[in-house]
Amino acid sequence: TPRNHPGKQFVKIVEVGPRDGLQNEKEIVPTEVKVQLIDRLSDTGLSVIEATSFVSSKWVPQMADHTEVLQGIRKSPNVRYPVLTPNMHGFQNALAAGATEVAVFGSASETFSRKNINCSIDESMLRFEEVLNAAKDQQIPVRGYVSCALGCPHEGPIDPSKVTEVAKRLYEMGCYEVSLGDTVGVGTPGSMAAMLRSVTREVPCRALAVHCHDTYGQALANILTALQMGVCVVDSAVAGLGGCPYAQGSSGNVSTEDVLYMLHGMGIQTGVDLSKMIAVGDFICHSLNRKTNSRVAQARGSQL
Ligand SMILES: CC(C)(COP(=O)([O-])OP(=O)([O-])OC[C@H]1O[C@@H](n2cnc3c(N)ncnc32)[C@H](O)[C@@H]1OP(=O)([O-])[O-])[C@@H](O)C(=O)NCCC(=O)NCCSC(=O)C[C@@](C)(O)CC(=O)[O-]
Repeated sequence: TPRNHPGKQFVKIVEVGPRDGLQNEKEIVPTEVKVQLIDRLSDTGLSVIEATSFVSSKWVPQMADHTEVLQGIRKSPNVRYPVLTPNMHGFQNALAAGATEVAVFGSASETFSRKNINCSIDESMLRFEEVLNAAKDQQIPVRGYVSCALGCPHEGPIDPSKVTEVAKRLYEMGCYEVSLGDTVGVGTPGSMAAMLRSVTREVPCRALAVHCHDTYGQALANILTALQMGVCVVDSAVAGLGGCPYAQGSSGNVSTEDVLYMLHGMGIQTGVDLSKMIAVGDFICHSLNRKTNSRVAQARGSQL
């Protein structure tokens, strides 16, 4: 955060590629590839890498190897490795696997909440409260997500007041940071600004992150808008991997390479090495036999 870097503008990148990026891959990605991806990401200067999720393997088969992944990675002392936990069942499994940080994920859309975690928003808050209480006892930091912050694949536009209500509940429950997710990537700088104006009336800006998908090509513009409004934590995925299994049509997360290029070009520090990140993107794209979604990686590749 800026407090740790006096006099310099600093943005924290939360790398979500190994979780949000891979969870939607149709072919099961070998555990060894996931472990290598995280280990390589650990050498780029990142301070947070979301490693996996402790969800039901019936719902998200790609994350069934969560324990093996978390136990297989080389844990760098400079990196935190949060994992998703939708309920106490997931939290206990995560703890047993050695997790030291978790994230709960709620939604600003009632329909999406039911389709994603099989319960209403109110029910989800009760489950999260249990997780947060247990986490507090164990001194485990908890991050919170609000999905559908700029629109829902089922309900369309979402009122900023609903996003604010859910974000506030998560923050007051004890989430140290609340990540506002444009799950389907439909937002624009206009809707991002309107949503943030509302949320920041209730939750301090320093406790907010933005989590943009790039379906409509608006992600960088939306992130820039959030930065200009004081947000200093950005979620992104190497090579722009991703898409939510319960949000049809949603494309990948904004690519970490493109976010780094923009931030560094603005003189903002991230602590992350862009060239190393591009190399990690090459590794995972080669392993998955797919083209990168990062425009920066494409441009750099074409110069070779
Ligand atoms: C939440 C549940 C588990 C509820 O699923 P459910 O079926 O309602 O759960 P249940 O409590 O009724 O239990 C049914 C069975 O699941 C088991 N179970 C219960 N909990 C767990 C658990 N944690 N891990 C493993 N197993 C679990 C439980 O033990 C039981 O097993 P059985 O007795 O039938 O053998 C399910 O809906 C689920 O796993 N959903 C996951 C959805 C998901 O991972 N979505 C993607 C992540 S969210 C996202 O991508 C958005 C985000 C965060 O990136 C932000 C953005 O982009 O905007």
